[in-house]
Amino acid sequence: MVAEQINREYAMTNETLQIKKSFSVNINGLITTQFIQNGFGTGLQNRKNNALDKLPVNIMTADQNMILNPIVPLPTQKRMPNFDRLGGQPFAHHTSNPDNYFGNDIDDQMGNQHMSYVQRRNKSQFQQHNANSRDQDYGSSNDPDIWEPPTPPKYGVPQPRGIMGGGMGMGMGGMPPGIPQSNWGQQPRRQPQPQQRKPPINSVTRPPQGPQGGAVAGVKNKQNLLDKNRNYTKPWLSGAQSGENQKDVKPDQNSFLYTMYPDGNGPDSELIQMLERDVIDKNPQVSFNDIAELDDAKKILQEAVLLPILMPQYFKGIRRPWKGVLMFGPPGTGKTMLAKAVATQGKTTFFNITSSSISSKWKGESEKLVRILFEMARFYAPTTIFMDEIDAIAGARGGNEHEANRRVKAELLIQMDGVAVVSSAGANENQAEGERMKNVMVLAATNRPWDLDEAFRRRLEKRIYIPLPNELGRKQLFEINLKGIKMAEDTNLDQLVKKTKGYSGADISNVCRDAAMMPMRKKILEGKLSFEQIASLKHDEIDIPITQSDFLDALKNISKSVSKESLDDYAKWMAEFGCV
Ligand SMILES: Nc1ncnc2c1ncn2[C@@H]1O[C@H](COP(=O)(O)OP(=O)(O)OP(=O)(O)O)[C@@H](O)[C@H]1O
Repeated sequence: MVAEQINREYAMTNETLQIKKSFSVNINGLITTQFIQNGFGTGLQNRKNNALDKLPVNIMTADQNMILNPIVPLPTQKRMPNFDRLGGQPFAHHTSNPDNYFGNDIDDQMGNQHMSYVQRRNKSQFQQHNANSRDQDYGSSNDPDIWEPPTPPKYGVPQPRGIMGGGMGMGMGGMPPGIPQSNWGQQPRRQPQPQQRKPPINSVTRPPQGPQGGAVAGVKNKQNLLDKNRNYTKPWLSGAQSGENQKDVKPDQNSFLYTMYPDGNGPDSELIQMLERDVIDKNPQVSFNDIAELDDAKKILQEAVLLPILMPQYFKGIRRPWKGVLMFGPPGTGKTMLAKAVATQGKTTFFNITSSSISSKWKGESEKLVRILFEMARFYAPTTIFMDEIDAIAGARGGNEHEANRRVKAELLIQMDGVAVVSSAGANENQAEGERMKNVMVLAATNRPWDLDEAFRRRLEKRIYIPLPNELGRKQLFEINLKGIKMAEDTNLDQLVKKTKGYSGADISNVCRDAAMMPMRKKILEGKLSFEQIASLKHDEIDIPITQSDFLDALKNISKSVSKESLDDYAKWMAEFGCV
């Protein structure tokens, strides 16, 4: 029955092609006739005879194959894009493979010859376009669908500072003490080819690699690398915090990069450098006293995040630390400040992660980046990992989502699970200090909690609402913002507090800033002084006390930024998913 249908379809196709031939001979006649006359058709004819008998339904129209001459057999290997998904052989081609659209080289001794000039040009342009965009996005040797795992150090056993835990991929056991347990030991599915990859902007060009992949560069290169890459002072690397002379301290000795790669150079050094540069803040310097009100949130964070860092022996078993804490609420209410205050008070290293820091130019490497990031967090432990706007990283997973995004999320979920395991594993009195060193806490913030993927919501076990400031909070916000600012006697903060109902902390900061500029603005508006003259005024001349009318003017300029409707949405979400 099926065979009959195939035969019928084949006959019909042949007939159509015969008709087309009468047209196509005029266009392609020269090439095809010559081609067959030269005997090139013979093998192909055999191939037709052999292949078509065995062939599954794989007959394509002339347009799809771009073959206009019916004498020439239909290319058995050319398939419509995604054909393989329908039950053919395993799908091996990326959908952007031009062969799927333009025919592969069927074997290219004939494929291209049967294309018109326009078809050949299109194929070539398409290939070029694909190559260019792939290079732009991933570097010339990277396939976005094939992730490189972190590359193990090539310099023997690193000397980690207090790393005991490992990535989840390896579990907890099996590695000698002192070696970071992680996915780093896994066999890479694809070896990185650093020589072919384009270095990202601002990155350091690697020195020539030795036969084992190790850098040939010596101490001099190491210093150059440092100089080029860290052209600004990092207090936490230079020992400024401990009051040591900056010049006497070699920053490389303490960093994760130089622990993994003693000369600062290795397959993942660019990723690590980027993380050290853009993500780590060892000295956030925000105190809880700088934050107005939010007493409930402060208490919860102290209990959920700070105490497990300070007394890990207590937080074990059923009292294990929370896997993560989510702060949600309107924008500008102090979520980031709270996270920084936690890090400051707990004397932890602060990792500030946004969706852009684990995507953008590192497209194609984000999954590995996440893994390295958590390795670094353990290295610099105790660490607070703060994921700002987590909805952008961990939004609900959908059918249309890119494979790369799904993998990043999966890796994040695995790592978040690992954090809780490492933090709570086997703590006892004697291990207290070691446990403290290992502690990594995950804090997240969002303005759109309803967009969060359920799996992330589950792992962010504490979910705290950070609301707009109430009267007391607004008064404290004015006081904090106006610290050290000269105020006229007529200023009435209570009136301002009433007038700023519905304003966020960030809105109130803006009001104070605007009011503080009013005296200078007035001078400009008076028109008596030019900009140059104003710029040359002494500080005392322009540092005029702010009056109540300055504040009222500022309030006219700055409206509240949060809508009533969104407040209702937060309240609803809190009622449904809140957990304090
Ligand atoms: N409770 C607060 N106490 C003191 N300052 C605050 C407070 N809330 C907001 N601010 C002010 O608003 C600014 C923004 O705060 P922050 O970045 O912490 O808000 P956020 O909630 O993280 O905002 P977003 O959700 O948009 O990231 C701060 O720099 C600070 O000036």
